[in-house]
Amino acid sequence: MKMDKTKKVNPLVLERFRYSSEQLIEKPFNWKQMGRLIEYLKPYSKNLLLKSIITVLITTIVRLIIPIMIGVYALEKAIEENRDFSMLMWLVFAIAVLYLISYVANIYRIKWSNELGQNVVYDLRKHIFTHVQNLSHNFFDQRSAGSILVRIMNDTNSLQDLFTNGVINIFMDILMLFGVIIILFTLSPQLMLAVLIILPLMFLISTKLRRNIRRSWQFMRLKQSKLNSHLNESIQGIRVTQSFTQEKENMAFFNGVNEENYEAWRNASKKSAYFRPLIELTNAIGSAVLIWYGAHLIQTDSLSFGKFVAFAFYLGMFWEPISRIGQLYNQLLMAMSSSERIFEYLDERPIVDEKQEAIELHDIEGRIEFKDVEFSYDDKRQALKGISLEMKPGQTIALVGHTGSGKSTIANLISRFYDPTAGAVLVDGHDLRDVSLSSLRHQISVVLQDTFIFSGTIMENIRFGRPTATNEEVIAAATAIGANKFIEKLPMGYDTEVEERGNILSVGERQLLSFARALLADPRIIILDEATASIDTETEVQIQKALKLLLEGRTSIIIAHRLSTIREADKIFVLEQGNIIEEGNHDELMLHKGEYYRLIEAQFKVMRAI
Ligand SMILES: Nc1ncnc2c1ncn2[C@@H]1O[C@H](COP(=O)(O)OP(=O)(O)OP(=O)(O)O)[C@@H](O)[C@H]1O
Repeated sequence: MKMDKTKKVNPLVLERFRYSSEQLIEKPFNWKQMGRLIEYLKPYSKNLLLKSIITVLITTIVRLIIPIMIGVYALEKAIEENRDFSMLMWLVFAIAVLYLISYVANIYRIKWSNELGQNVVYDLRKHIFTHVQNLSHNFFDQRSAGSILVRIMNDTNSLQDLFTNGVINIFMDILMLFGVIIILFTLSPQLMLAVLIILPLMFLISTKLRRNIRRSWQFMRLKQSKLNSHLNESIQGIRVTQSFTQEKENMAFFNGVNEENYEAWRNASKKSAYFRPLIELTNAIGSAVLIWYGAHLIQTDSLSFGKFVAFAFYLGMFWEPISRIGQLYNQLLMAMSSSERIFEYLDERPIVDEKQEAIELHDIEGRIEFKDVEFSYDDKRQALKGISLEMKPGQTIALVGHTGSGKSTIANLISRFYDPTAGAVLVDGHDLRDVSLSSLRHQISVVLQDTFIFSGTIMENIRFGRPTATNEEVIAAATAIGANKFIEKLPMGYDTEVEERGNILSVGERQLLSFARALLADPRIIILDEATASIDTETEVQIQKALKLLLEGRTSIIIAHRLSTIREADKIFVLEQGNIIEEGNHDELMLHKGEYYRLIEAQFKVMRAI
């Protein structure tokens, strides 16, 4: 197959894409971590785990007994020594029954151990998701959604094999290995020592070569995740790619990543191809030693033929657990890195913590105060530098200022997504650090510029504001806001399915939807990041009307971009580099002819120019 080479891609193009694919590396064995993982087995210790271990014991014991019955009893005692055919028939019958028992036990072993693995991974995934969902905003500021996704899905998946096969098989293998060694030495110590010659070779293959192969597959998976990330980003950003006519560059990069993936796959499969033949070769050497030396021992009457047959059976059973224990060891090292990453998330604590006896806020008035509030996201740059302000119940407050001046930060502190580094934020006189988070957030609705639309129907998306609302209440809220007009025109009305990013809805429609959502929640405080995108005049009028209704009687904090909204605000705070530099209503501030005056003048100039 002829393929484009990565070299052809312009290096600048390659630089454009950086994917932080997490390395699937191995970590040294760690008992503490293993202990934490084993905790997840505890709920199943009396049921699935116990049942799996019992089936493992049954299959192992049966497998250990059968060769003795064939070699020592059937061949040696019944045929060679006594020529007793009725004894032989009984033995054949007993062996058949034992095989049947082992067959049934094996079916249940596979069924129960699979169920065990699935259950443990289900619990683990649920645990991480619940935990991550309650973490504070700073956690999400520092990580991409993709990397969080990888931990919840891939890292838990990579533990699944350990819990499904590893844990159960280790019982079987250790038991089998000890049983087989004892039996082999009892049957013929000389023959046992002779065949042990191939043990080092076997060991080498099952650890070193296997590890090498597995690393190649890991590398391939890493390339595959890079390919996935690129595909994902390409599709998400397709509009930007097309509008900047970057399809060719994008394609070139894709070819590069695709080829890397192909090469990694070729390398891994080439190495894998050596594995089985090598194992077979080692087995063949073992068999040659067994037959050559075994025959010698039989000739010299040091070993009976029956025992020789039993020995051959057991020898087959000797390599199997050794090879599997080597594999499990590798699997454990892999699990160490996955579990380390999982536990790193699970050990993360929310920085905004709730006090044990947190006050429940009910029916608040909606008075908000900032007392000498300082705040920094990263302990390096101050986002707010000693802010003091008061918002009275029912007032509409506009926050204006240049980009990066701290407007969204003020909004974030009111919802207590972060705690101030100094000073205090109070709602109805309560320091937010003393109140329960859920009772506070029940009183607040945040309407963001870019409304997030969840996959589901329009009805479900509005109901997100208050999950207990009836269909009638949802429709009433949408009607009050004026969103019903566009909803009713949709093919299935309120039952129309919308996708994650709400692509079938226009910017204005999405805003109306988010207003309806907020109205349904009926909060005392509204935080609104006004959309900057310009929309047609008719929708604009509609939105202004909806906004008036939404803000009425509530304390409203608007990160305002539209002159009309700013004008109607009861109070305006002008921010600059984390400080409030002016406050008052529109007329007062215009008279003052300060920064606010200049901001408004600048906006007028832009509007006139348009
Ligand atoms: N999550 C974050 N981590 C680190 N720094 C942040 C974070 N969010 C904002 N900042 C920084 O804090 C400062 C204030 O940002 P903020 O988002 O409050 O500004 P803003 O006035 O709302 O700006 P805009 O109008 O552009 O939204 C800026 O310097 C910004 O770079």
